Amino acid sequence: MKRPDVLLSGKNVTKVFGYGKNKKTAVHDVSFDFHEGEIVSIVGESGSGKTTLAKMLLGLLSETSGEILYKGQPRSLKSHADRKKYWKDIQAIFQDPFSSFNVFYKVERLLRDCIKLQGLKLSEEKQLEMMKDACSFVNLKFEELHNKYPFELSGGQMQRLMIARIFMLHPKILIADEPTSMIDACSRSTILDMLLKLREANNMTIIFITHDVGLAYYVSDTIYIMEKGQFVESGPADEVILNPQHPYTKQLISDVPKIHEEWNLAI
Ligand SMILES: Nc1ncnc2c1ncn2[C@@H]1O[C@H](COP(=O)(O)OP(=O)(O)OP(=O)(O)O)[C@@H](O)[C@H]1O
Repeated sequence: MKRPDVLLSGKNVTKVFGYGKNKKTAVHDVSFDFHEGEIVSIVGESGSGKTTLAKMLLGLLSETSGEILYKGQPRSLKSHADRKKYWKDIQAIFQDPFSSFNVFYKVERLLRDCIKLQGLKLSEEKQLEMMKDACSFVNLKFEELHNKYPFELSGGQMQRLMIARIFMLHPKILIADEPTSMIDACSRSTILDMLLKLREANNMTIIFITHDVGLAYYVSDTIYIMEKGQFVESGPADEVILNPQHPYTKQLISDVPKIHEEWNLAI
């Protein structure tokens, strides 16, 4: 079977912060190919450069050197209109859902904005239908939540609301940066399963950023292991986890003794 097309790729991407003795190379000469409909995990310890790379992918930070290509072309992100166009195709969810929401808006407004953002002119009836569909996709009830503010929701409900928004916006690429680190194990498995469902529903490319190699193995097709700003190993999840080559990958895996057993994330 033909491998899906490469959607997002990087060639020798480097990010350096600061100057002189404050100089810090957060991402050092990384290259990658992320394919359409693929779930890719970027795994590494705190400070390894994962979030810096995610911000470059999103166009929130510029590369110091190297190049990121979208659909095989260099990205043009100079004007506001360019960035708006790019952000239609690439969206992110972060570990702290509060950072993604305007806390002064009620749930209904947060969802309605997704329709507006796409420039869709729909009847009130159709808009309600879309918002209800998005909520039921993540097992939330629109009728119960539409009049609430984000702070009135539980952490798990907020994460699900973020995924409902992604369902409505249906970007081509979703970057999920530690989206389950602030919720309990039971909600974690639900969120991960919803990410898998999103991929099924929209053939989305999902870039899952985590320090947890076990979670990465559970969700991904492909894994990139990141140490001190560099990719030290990458490949199909089974190959990387079942036959690791690099000492750092071996160390990460040895910290998860039950990785080879069947996963029950709700325990
Ligand atoms: N704006 C910045 N200015 C200077 N240094 C930075 C900046 N942002 C990140 N760094 C440094 O770059 C390195 C990589 O940070 P980054 O946040 O990308 O790592 P991470 O793998 O995402 O870590 P975590 O899992 O803790 O979020 C760290 O040493 C960090 O201190």
